[in-house]
Amino acid sequence: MMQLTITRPDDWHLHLRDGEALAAVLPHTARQFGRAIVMPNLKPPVTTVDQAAAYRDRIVAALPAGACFEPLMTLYLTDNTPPSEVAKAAASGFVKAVKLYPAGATTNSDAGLTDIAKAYATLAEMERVGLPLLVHGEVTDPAIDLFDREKVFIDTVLAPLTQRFPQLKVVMEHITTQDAAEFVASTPANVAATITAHHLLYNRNAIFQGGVRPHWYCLPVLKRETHRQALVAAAISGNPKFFLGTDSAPHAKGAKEAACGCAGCYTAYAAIELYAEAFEQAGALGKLEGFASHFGPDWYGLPRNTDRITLAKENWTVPADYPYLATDTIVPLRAGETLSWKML
Ligand SMILES: NC(=O)N[C@@H](CC(=O)O)C(=O)O
Ligand SMILES: [Zn+2]
Ligand SMILES: [Zn+2]
Repeated sequence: MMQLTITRPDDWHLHLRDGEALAAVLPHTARQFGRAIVMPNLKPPVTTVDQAAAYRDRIVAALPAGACFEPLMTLYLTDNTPPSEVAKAAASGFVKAVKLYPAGATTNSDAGLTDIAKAYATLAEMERVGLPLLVHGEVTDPAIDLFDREKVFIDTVLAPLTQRFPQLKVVMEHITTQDAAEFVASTPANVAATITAHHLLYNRNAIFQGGVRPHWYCLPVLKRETHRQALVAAAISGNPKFFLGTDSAPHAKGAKEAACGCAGCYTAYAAIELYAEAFEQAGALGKLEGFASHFGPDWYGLPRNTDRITLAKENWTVPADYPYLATDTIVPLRAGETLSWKML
């Protein structure tokens, strides 16, 4: 049987939620990854170092016995995040970044930034202390076509931001377009990007295959095939500015299969397998380890993991759902379909 052994990967963009949802999804991530950057878009959001410490404690308490997994925490940037909180975050040792959600751009982003200028003093402090800014890169103007919102964000917000704060460490999260891949590639080393497995595997046709497929709906929404190909090219390029971030975003089955379904794909149950499939399809399995296990920690200035994981080329059928809440299950991306890689 064909096998692939790589340094244990990390997930540089993950939603773990809280309470019973956290307990349900955390074992999936903790089995595969050594660390994960945990998104702060809880209700209410994680805006202070004290809240991040408490959330971190709840995550650690929810870990399965014997798990060796380190949650890397983030703060949710609001119009009122003071520069003093940045200094506190940098000193904490466990807060690794600050997350910018444009207000209203995605799930639980109501408390997000209404105007980038409101954060200038805070961003200046982040640039000074070297605390990275993670960005959900979409404008929210309803007049802008949904499929153009990432490009318009780059042109109107991100490019000017990197000019104003040239030393600021920035990760453009879950990039979905050729424009984003080209922009990130054109910037200095302090600007990087994460790419999800689903944006490497699918284009927007997947959302409409034979009918509306809510489990393929996420934000930023899947784009056309040319963009998917550009993302694959970036992921397999060996350029260390591009690294793994699943954006696994759990929502209960009833919240997805609804008249107004939530955005987010649940991929944590087989994250590394989905990436392996994408890299294999591109004829670039040999590039998976750098993307999944080396470039992320290198960029964050953290040590690489020292243990390894092994994947086997082996077909298995994804369950129709997994336990999630007492009242509802969660439907994984690819439910009922066959995956061809399996982590041992
Ligand atoms: N990606 C998504 O579609 N949803 C994420 C939020 C986000 O990462 O934008 C979520 O929290 O559900
Ligand atoms: Zn996002
Ligand atoms: Zn996300």
